[in-house]
Amino acid sequence: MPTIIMGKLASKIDGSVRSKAMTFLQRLGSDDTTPGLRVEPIQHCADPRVRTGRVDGFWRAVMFRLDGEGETHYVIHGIWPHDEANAIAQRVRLKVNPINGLPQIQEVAPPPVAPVVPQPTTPLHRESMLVRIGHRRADLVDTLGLPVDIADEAMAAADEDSVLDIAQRHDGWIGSILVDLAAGDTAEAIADRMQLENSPTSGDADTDVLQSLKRPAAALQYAFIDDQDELRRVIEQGDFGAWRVFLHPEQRRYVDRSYKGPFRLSGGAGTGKTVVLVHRARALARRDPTARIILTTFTTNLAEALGAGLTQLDPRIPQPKKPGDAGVYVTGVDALAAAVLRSAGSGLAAAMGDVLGEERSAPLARTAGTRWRDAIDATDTSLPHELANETFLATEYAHVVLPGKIHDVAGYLRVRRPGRGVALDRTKRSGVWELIAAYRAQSRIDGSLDFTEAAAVAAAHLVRQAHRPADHVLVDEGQDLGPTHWQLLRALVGEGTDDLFIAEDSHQRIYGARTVLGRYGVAIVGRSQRLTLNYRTTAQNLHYAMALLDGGEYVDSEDQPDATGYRSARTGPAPVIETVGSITGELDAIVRHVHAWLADGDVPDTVAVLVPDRFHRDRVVTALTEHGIDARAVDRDRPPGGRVPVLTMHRAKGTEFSKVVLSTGKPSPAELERLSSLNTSERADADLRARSLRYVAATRARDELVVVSRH
Ligand SMILES: Nc1ncnc2c1ncn2[C@@H]1O[C@H](COP(=O)(O)OP(=O)(O)OP(=O)(O)O)[C@@H](O)[C@H]1O
Repeated sequence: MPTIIMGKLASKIDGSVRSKAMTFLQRLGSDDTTPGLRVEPIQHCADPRVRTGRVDGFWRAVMFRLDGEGETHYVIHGIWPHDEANAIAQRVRLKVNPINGLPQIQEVAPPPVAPVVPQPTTPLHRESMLVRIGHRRADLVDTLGLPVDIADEAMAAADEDSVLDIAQRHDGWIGSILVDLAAGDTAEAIADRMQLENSPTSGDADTDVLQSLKRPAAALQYAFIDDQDELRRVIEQGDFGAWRVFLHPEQRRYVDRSYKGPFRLSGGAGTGKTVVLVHRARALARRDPTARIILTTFTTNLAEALGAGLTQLDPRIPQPKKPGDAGVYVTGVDALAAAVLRSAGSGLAAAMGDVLGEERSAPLARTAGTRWRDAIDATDTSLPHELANETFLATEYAHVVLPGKIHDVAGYLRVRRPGRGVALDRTKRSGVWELIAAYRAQSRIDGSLDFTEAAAVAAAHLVRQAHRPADHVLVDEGQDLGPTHWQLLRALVGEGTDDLFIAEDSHQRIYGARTVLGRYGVAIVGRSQRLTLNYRTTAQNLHYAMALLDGGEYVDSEDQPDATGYRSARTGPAPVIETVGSITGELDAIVRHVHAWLADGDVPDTVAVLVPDRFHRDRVVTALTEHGIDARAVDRDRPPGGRVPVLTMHRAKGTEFSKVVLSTGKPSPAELERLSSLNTSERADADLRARSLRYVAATRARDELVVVSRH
């Protein structure tokens, strides 16, 4: 049976021909001699391997037939109307690039139907962007293997945007190399990242081409299709499903490689961290179908999206409903703690004793969110306001008391408090403990555990067991997890190969305080890498979003300053920034932009409005509805189909839309009061989180971003 190798261009089939293309390719994959497929060579063609096939009376597929490794392969180049297909088939040639060993399609004559290529207006001299940063034409041609015409065009481009424009016209490794060049990388760094082969000895025989199609960088453009289901998914998803099929060699490396202990993958928003995690979960499950894999993240919403992504990628991978079963258990980290507590039944007394020094009667119930406030109100404390507040106490409890398993004031007086920013003398420590004791006393009454306690107790329970319920744990949004979450994750899986794989972006920390993993038993040392290519956001939107982070000091979970530099493969219009004087002005601007996009034909659910809080959200929904726009507030549920979603910036984490209006609003008086009560280091951290929140929100827009802010 022939093997189908799908080219990225071919996966972008016109919607009207998808189902026929599917039938054609299915039949081709079963038997290429089936009458009616009319798989035929073409006369006077540049490549004797080229074939056309009949999709229907109008459409033809253009393919290359390769015979090697004991079977026939068809590389699907694309599907075009009959005459166009014949013309393309005559002039294309599939060869191995002699410099980098990658597959390359050459055209022997200029394509009559290709997009118009703007001729470089800048002659090759000092004004060329690539010349300015020290590149020579020889680097592009002889080191990286770029075709001469493309290298010349790139060398003549005046600035980064012009190089990116050229990159956008080329799928696969050529586009990827151009993006890296535009970002200022050296040819050597690019060759290394793309895993280019320096001294390929291969020729252009069928087996050589097949080998080249299997090289890591070829996966940017070509996918070997395993079976009919895979074929259907590639065709149905078209370009939107590209992430599932065409991985960057850098991404592929993190999917397949084994690590001798916890591994951390960082990268800015949209660099494909989640994509890597989902692929890696599948790869681990395929490697060992009995493996118990946990894929987790901060919230239930994000976990649902991960589960849906895994189903989309491969519906055959089992997704069990509880930890400990074979397959990939996908869940939010607090739900994971609850699942561990549930599985323990009545056997939690010892674990609660370890963590709290006491038992709770209802460990599956969660403590009310107002309890710190109640404990402060009920205690006649002499502590200054900057210590006797919910933010300080909850953080102190989650970062010092619980992970340290402190049971009493004597323990608290002795404990080290690394990274807490505020020094506490003996009197202050006693005062803080008094409030913690009041908090615990109130929880004793209803018997509940709060979320951080639940994770700590679940971890302590697992540590007491002889067996670990997981073989691999994969974590997304690692920057938002707290110390007891890490204790739990560490306790779920024994130390060893591929135990923990963590994706994180310190610039997107929007929930708790910063956590240094090494303090909670997760030793990354030396196993940490960064993704640098943004797939989601245009370069223009990315510049805007990154500028929001300027001046903030971001430190990653290994306590190292985090880099911000990364690049985008796409270009688009500059973000529109509008400043208004009132909430009415804000609502008007939002309605105007959304209205204009919809009038232009944008699909409602690809256009979103992001706002600071629920109050704003509901006002925006009302304003849009009053103007005849079908909008819907998104809370715990998924963004609705067919309506404009309105989300808080927090809820927008992990989502993406084509066009976004971001309304930054103004902090409420209550929020301003809360911030003013914080100590200096906590206020600085709150400022970092506020910037991060805007960064998260601004990076949700794939194509266009409008920012509406208040004076
Ligand atoms: N190899 C790829 N080919 C095409 N698209 C890709 C590829 N990798 C990622 N993408 C797309 O880029 C976008 C961002 O990917 P993803 O959500 O994995 O990034 P992320 O780093 O987790 O982002 P964030 O931190 O903002 O949540 C998605 O639309 C994804 O489909």
